Amino acid sequence: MDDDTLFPRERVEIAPGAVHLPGWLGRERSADLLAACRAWALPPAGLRTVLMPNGGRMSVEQVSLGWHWYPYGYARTVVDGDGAPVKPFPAWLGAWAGQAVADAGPGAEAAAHAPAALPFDIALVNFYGPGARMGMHRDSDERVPAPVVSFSLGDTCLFRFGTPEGRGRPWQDIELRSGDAFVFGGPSRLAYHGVPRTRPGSAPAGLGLSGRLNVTVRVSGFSAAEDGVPQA
Ligand SMILES: O=C(O)CCC(=O)C(=O)O
Ligand SMILES: [Fe+2]
Repeated sequence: MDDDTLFPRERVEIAPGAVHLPGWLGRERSADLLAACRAWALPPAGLRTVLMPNGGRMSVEQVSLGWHWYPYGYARTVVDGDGAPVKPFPAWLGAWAGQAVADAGPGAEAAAHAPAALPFDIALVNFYGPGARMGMHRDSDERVPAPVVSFSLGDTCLFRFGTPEGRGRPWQDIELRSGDAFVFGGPSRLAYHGVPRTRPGSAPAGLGLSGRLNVTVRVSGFSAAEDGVPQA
């Protein structure tokens, strides 16, 4: 069901600085983002699965934009894949993320975050096929506490949002549906979160995506002159 336009669900702050913006993308931006994801997925520096230091492989497939994320750091090239230069981060995606942060309200902007004007410059595109999931983790490889903005397309997922203190309870489970934005900043910037499951087949019929895409937009805090800096 596509309830984005007829019955908009309400903006909900599920934790201080963590705001769910249902249907934020709308139809047009959803279609545009999906088309962009299809182009980003192509090699070189295309969709790949990530080998974790413990020998396991992530069940999601990933593409980075701006800086290439690998466990655990950022590089200019796909150091754990085909070695190609990372694809550029498009300015329009940063503009969307900035708008979503503004719509999320003041709680999502880190009060102590300076310099506040650093632009969004990196994104992680995650593709969830049937059975893919993402364990509880923190987005802690960035250098500044600017908010993270996530956009969802396709299948609905269960999104688990905990606290910065640990990967266990308490947490809140919410549904992220196609077109939703989720912003976490301020006191929730380093909260543990994960995707225990998706609901295969739940994508809106009109979108033309089988599976789930999530695009997570962030501020790296790196300068353009840097190259391949593993983060502490
Ligand atoms: O797929 C999602 O909604 C979350 C993705 C995520 O947490 C990440 O890429 O760090
Ligand atoms: Fe994350």
